[in-house]
Amino acid sequence: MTTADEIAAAIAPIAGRRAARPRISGNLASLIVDATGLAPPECEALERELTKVVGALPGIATVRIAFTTERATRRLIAVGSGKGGVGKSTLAANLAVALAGRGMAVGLVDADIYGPSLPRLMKAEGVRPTAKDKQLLPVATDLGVPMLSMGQLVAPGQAVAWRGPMIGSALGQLLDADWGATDTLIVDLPPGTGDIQLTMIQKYRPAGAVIVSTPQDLALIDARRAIDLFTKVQVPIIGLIENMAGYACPHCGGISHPFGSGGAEAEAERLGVPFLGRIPLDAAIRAASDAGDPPARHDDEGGAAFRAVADRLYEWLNAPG
Ligand SMILES: Nc1ncnc2c1ncn2[C@@H]1O[C@H](COP(=O)(O)OP(=O)(O)OP(=O)(O)O)[C@@H](O)[C@H]1O
Repeated sequence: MTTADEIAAAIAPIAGRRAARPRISGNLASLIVDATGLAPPECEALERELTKVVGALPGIATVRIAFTTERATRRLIAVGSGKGGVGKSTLAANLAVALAGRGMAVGLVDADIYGPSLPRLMKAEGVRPTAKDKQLLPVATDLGVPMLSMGQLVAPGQAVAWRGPMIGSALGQLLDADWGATDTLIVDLPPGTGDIQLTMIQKYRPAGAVIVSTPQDLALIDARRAIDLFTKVQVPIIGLIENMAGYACPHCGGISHPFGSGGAEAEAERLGVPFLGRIPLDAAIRAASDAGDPPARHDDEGGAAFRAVADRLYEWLNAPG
């Protein structure tokens, strides 16, 4: 009969410190092996070799091997909105850039199948991600934020006809990519509050959600729906951001309020969710965004507004407990 110590000695040259102490039950030997960092083919080779070596020991008829991996605890922060065009992608990109500017290891996932716009916002248009052992490698950007977008996986417009399971598996590829040291992923969700959003949120549970709205009533009704969607599945609402607030006329400097004023802050108070701040409606924000130059990097009013909102998110992410 072989003892557990003898099995441990036999596998030490193969598995090293990866193997826990073996267990024997009758003629069954059970091994637990840490596969962290091993690619699937390396894992298979290790399994074959361990089975051969241990199976050849006296009195062992069956070898059972369980692989474990130390899963990185990566937080997902969802950026959602009740309706399209309110600046959700703009916020997602700028929040990620501002958090990276504060030293966080943050990545960006564009799950917006209807209009993936993050590649343009992050100057990564037309760059296709590569894969290693069937795992996607995020695209590096000049902004210190690696990213992956549905728009990098499929031709424009193609994914719109997808059904839930296809979307789920595509999103899984983005989220389970080789994110390396990235510990926080900002996820730009599709606009709206339909089944797709619900499935995504349930399957890849975010640590918290940021909701973007314009100050106008209609957008706020939709924002309320978005908040309900997250609350229904107990995802904490980090807060509401008002985008496209007061418009500063580039000619006379006067402030006007094309989408109303203060609506989101009042709504946040009514709903009992934090108000994270407002971003002005500013032609310079649109121009910089279109040029793949996130305004959060700029030392102007728009940049300061994005950084102030990102600071609130930073506080939430780094709050003790
Ligand atoms: N504060 C702002 N000032 C000026 N333009 C803005 C501002 N926020 C966003 N925009 C512009 O509005 C347009 C829509 O923004 P964005 O793509 O971020 O919206 P969205 O909510 O993600 O839309 P969708 O999800 O429907 O694609 C873009 O052209 C963007 O540059």
